Amino acid sequence: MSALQIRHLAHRYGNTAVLHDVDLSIARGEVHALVGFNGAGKSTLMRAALGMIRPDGGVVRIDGVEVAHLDNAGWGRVGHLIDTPFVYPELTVRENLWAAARLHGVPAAAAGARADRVLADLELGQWAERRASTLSQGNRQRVGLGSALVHGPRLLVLDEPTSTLDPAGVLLLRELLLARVATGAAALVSSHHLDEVARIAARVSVIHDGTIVGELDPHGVDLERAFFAMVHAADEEARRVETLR
Ligand SMILES: Nc1ncnc2c1ncn2[C@@H]1O[C@H](COP(=O)(O)OP(=O)(O)OP(=O)(O)O)[C@@H](O)[C@H]1O
Repeated sequence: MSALQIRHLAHRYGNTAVLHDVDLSIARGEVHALVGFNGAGKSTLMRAALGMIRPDGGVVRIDGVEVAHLDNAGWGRVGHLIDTPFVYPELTVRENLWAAARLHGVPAAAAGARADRVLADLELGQWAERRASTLSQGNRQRVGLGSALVHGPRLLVLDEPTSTLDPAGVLLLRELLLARVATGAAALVSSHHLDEVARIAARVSVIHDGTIVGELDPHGVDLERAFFAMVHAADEEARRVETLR
């Protein structure tokens, strides 16, 4: 059974269709990357996968359970970061991580140790007692990632997690993700950085105009060229179908 299974997902914003018949399976023990241009539909797909928006069609299952029916324990096994990292501005970094652990069901007796572990893992120690509102953007992103990881989730959904990280942060996140999936967790990660994706992902799905148009080989020689060839072929096919109408 997949950690995350998406079948025939469709969504419109008003009159604009942004996801068309999307199928995606995220297996345990691997990072699955989602790449595509700005506006391709990555965040919308992830929001629908996490039940943040109700799609117009299709079904999403986490550990075999439809998201609408997932209970607190089920959500406690999920960690996510979508768009701006969620932090409580008035709380310190350590308090934010502690709160995230508690909100994901970690018992009070264990939450402090979990927060400390994440402070070390993401090299946030020197900022531990700083209010989150005073952090730089990249460190806020680290706190958001820490909040997604602190409870030891079995499924991670991360939307452009490296967008504001410095190279040291990118490296730390890569190591953390690979360590997590080595324990059998699953991760869906969107990115614009094909070279970064190639280092962590076992599978790379390409989304274009709201459709999954294919998979790239992360070990392939020229990922960028393969990416552009794939989206170009999808555009050509769309034009061909349009002229037949
Ligand atoms: N709340 C909304 N209302 C209307 N349209 C929206 C809304 N959110 C997203 N869209 C549109 O849906 C399409 C897909 O957006 P989405 O944010 O999913 O793309 P993305 O692949 O995540 O892009 P990016 O790489 O820029 O983050 C875009 O055309 C976007 O303008």
